[in-house]
This record gives sequence, C-alpha cells and structure tokens, in this order.
Amino acid sequence: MEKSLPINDWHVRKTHLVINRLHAFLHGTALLALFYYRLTSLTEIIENKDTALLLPYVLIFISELILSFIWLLSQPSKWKPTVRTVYPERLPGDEKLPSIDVFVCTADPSKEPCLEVMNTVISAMALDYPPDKLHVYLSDDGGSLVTFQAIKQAWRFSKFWVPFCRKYKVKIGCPEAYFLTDESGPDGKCSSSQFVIEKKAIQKRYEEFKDSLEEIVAKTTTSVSRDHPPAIEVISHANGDRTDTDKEEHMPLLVYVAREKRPSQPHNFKAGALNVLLRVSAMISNSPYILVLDCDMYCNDPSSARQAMCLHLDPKLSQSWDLFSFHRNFTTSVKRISMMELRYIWPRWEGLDGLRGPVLSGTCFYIKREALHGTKKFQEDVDLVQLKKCFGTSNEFIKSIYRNYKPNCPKERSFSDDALQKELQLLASCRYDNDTKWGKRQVVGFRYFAVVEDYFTGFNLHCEGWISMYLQPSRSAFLGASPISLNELLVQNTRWYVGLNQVAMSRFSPLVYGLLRMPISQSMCYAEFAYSSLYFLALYILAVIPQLFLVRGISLYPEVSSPFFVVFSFVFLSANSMSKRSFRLGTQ
Ligand SMILES: O=c1ccn([C@@H]2O[C@H](COP(=O)(O)OP(=O)(O)O[C@H]3O[C@H](CO)[C@@H](O)[C@H](O)[C@H]3O)[C@@H](O)[C@H]2O)c(=O)[nH]1
Ligand SMILES: [Mn+2]
Repeated sequence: MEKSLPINDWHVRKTHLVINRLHAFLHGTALLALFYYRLTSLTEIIENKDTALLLPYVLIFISELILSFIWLLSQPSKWKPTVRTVYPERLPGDEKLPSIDVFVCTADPSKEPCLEVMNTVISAMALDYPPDKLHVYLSDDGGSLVTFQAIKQAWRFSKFWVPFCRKYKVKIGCPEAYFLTDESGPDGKCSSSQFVIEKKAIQKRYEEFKDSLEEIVAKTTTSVSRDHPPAIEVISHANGDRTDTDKEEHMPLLVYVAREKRPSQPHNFKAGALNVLLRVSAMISNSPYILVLDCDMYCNDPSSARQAMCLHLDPKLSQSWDLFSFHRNFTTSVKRISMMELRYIWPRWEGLDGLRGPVLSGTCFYIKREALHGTKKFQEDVDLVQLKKCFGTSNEFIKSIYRNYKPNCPKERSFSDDALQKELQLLASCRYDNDTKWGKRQVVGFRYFAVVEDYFTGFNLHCEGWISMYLQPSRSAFLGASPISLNELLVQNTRWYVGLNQVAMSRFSPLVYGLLRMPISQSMCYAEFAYSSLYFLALYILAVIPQLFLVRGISLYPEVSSPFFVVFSFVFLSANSMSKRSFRLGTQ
C-alpha cells in the first residue's frame, strides 16, 4: 500500500501566482505609458532644439530603460511559484538507496577556520544515510598540513559522534552548532539519564577534539602552498588507527584529497578542485549522486540526503527528463556557526522551479554524476581514442564511467594498492586536464570559463536539457556563514559580478547562446543574473542627474498637475511595494 504512495508532490502557490501576474500586467502597462511620455517629451525637446535639456533627458531615459529591462527579465521567475514536498518515510529500504559522495572544498586554513571546516565534514558524516553508501571527500586546495592533521582528528572524534547522533537521532549533526543549542534528549527510546551521561561524555570528547585542533594550528604553519604534489589519503583506512574495527564498519568513508598545484599550471579555482574530486571519487566510491558543500556550509538536517532522493528516485521526474536537483535552503548567518537566519533570495528560486529549475548556486545541492560526466552525449559505439580525448588518459577512469556506478574499491582492493595509488596521483595531477574536455563548455565536469563556475555550469547543464529542482523544507537543510565585514562582502560581490559579466559579454550570453538552447523564459532568468550589474549605471545616473538639475530649477519629471504624474507615482509605488513583499516572503 505504502509503495504506491508518491514520494514527492508539488503545487503552485496560486495566490502568489495571481498577485505576481496582475502586478506584471499593471506595472508593464504603466511602464509603457512612461516610455510614451519620455518619447513625446524627447521629440518636443529635439523639435525645440532645447540642447540643455537633451543630455539629462536622454540619460534619465537610458536609466529607466535599463531598470525596465532588468524588471522584464525578472518576470519569468515570478510566473509560476512552485512548492515541493517530499515524503522520505515512503522511500524504499536502505538496501535500495543509491550511494552518495559528498564533496567538501576548502582552500586556505588561515581564512577558513579549521574547526569550522571539520564541523562541516563531521556533519556530512552524520547524515542519516546507510554508512556504506556515504562517502565524504575533503578537497584541500592549499595542500596544508594543518588540514591534513585536523581531518585525522576529526575522524577520531566522529567515530564517537556519528554513533551518538544515530543512537539519539540527533537533528544537528554539526557538533559546534549542537552544543550551542539546547537540543533536547532522545525521543523516548533510551532513558534520558543515559542520554545526559552520554551527552556529557561526547561533549568532553568534543572539547578535547577542539583542543587538539588548536594545538595543531599553534604548532603548524597555516600558510598554503601553490607548489605541491598530489596527496590522497583514505583517512578511514589509514594504518595504525584501527582501534575499533567494529565501529568503523558502520562509519562512512572519509577521504582527504589535495590536488597537485604548480605555479605554471592554471588551477581553475573551485571548479578545478571539484573536477579532481569527481575523478578521484570515481576511482574509489563512484556514487551516482553527489552532494557539494562549501567548507562553511554544514548539514543542519541529517535527513537532507533522503529528502533529495525523494526527487531523484521518482521515475516520473527522471523518466522523460534527465534530472539534477538542488536541495538548498542555505541560511546566511551573521556569526560563524550560529542559529541566526536570514532568507531573502529564495522566493525567486520557487519561481524558477516552476520553469525548468533554479540556477546552480555553488553549494548545498545533490547532483547526478552522470550530468557532470556528460556520458549521454556519446554514441554507444564511441571508441577509446575519442573517450581519451574527452576524459583524459586514465583507462581506469574511463572504465569507471561505464561501470554503471559500481564502486571500484574497497572490499576487493586495498587503498594502498600501488596501481590504484598511481592512478589516483595521475587523476589529481595538475596537467591531467590539459588537452581534454574537462571544464570545457558542453562536456565534462564543472566548467572553467567563468569565475562563477556554479552559475556557468548550471547554465550549460540546463542548455543540455537537464532540469533542476528546489526544495525548501521547513527545517533548513544547510546552514552556513556569509561575509560579515564590508571588505569581505565587496571582494565576494566583485568576484561574482566579474564572473557574471564575463558570461554576459561573451558568446555564451544567455540572450544569445541560451535563447537558442532553452525556453525563452529560462534564458531570461539567466540573463537577469548576467545583466544585473547594469543596475550600477542606472543608479548612478538617477542618483546624480535629477538632483543636479533640480538645483538649477529644471525638473525632469512631469508636474503634479500632469496626468503622467500618476504614471510615475504608480511605477514608484508598485516597484517598492513588490520588492517589500518579496523581502517579507523571503524572511518569513
Ligand atoms: O581555489 C579555490 C577557491 C575556493 N575554493 C572553495 O570554494 C568554496 C567557495 O569559495 P568562497 O571563496 O567561499 O566563495 P563564496 O563567494 O563564498 O562562494 C559562493 O560563490 C562561489 C562562486 O563564485 C560558489 O562556488 C560557492 O559555492 C558560493 O557559495 C570554499 O569552500 C573554498 O574553500 C576552492 O576549493 N578552491
Ligand atoms: Mn564562502
């Protein structure tokens, strides 16, 4: 009986849909009236040869056109706000669940505190998923000794933490966050005094773990190297640390990966790191699904993997479409690892879900490995030479693609096996990508073209016909840190806008490249992001020109007695009330 019940469901937010569409109609009509006014005024100015007025009028008109253009691009994302619900309790038994590889990226222990990174890793290991089907990979782009030693400590601590979380169904798998809150005891399964004793014991272990990290940081240099060989170690199978084999069997796999970096070779930032993880993990666990996490985004709900599977495993969703889904309800916190929530952007994601899915936003998403390998694009009879041109020289990696997600290791093969180690070193080497299709448009892995690798990769996957989905459960699945100083924020935003402009100004512009490959509504959504930096021009003009001319007694707007005054007032009020509404919805 249970089996016939759907594992997910969706509905359109009808009230939002009606309000959004009505607003689009009224605001659009008012904008047309505004353009009519500007054009007729401009014609008059030209006819009267009023040169003093011409320049400010043209500038104001340009800024109004820019704002209207961005407004128009934002409309499809409001057209059909969709909400999804999932029913993880209806999933098939654990033995039928597919395995998952979790990728956590870190780059620099002096900027990304080691304790925070390890908390993210530990929270991923504490996901409520069959341990033999969960594999956590930490990419250390700095190749730092601090991170390498810290992950070993994290493994030792997690051998106690993960069973504790499982036993008491702990909801916050991130220990730092768990001990900050007052998560109450067991749901009646174990006596609460036993829980209190065990909680105290594990808290003591956590304090010891923290001390050990502090000691490592104090003793070891946190500087990162841009010139180091690849280093890959399966932490959970490291020699000399198998004190309690019984426990380890019920633990997820934990792997440390520092790819090779050489000053002469481009490393392609996070996209480069993720592609190395894709290759290395294909050799080890080769899971069909991948969860990508930034090092400062911890899992706040251990059931997120099962929730994501409710979308991925639905034959209705994956039959006609190939699918990748994001499961992101990332919450910006004002302090590092804290419970403060600020959700301001996500109503738009619901709207995008009503099209063919939201844009990829870098972290907190579950994606199909197949989407990144791009194997669907190859003919059945493609020869090895072609495959090597695309995927690089590793035969083992190519075999893994066609192994139908069967894990390569570890039972029959030891991780210290020389041949495997050699292969892993090759796949993590900095020259492996050269002359292959890795990172190139339309082919393999995360795309290198723009510094916003998330946006550009998602854009390409959507162009190829993949769809994405957005799930916003009531409990935030992931929580994380965001820049808290103006300086950090400016650096981050500058990087984003440089990346988005790179795409907007190239032949990959969503309004050219996208229009030819995806529905117009979806390319408009991508264009809204790509062209959003145009705001700066409109805002500068509007912040300077009208005031400057008002001082000289010249108004660039209709007088109160003019019927067009109503039009301008309406546009002002409607734009403001709509943005206040979006903000309110987003922060609810
Ligand atoms: O060469 C690099 C640079 C960064 N990272 C990691 O990538 C993640 C994101 O980098 P960060 O500098 O924190 O960028 P943010 O602006 O905070 O990240 C947002 O924007 C990025 C795109 O610019 C996306 O990749 C991220 O997922 C998204 O959260 C972090 O975990 C880093 O450790 C690397 O692994 N290697
Ligand atoms: Mn970040």
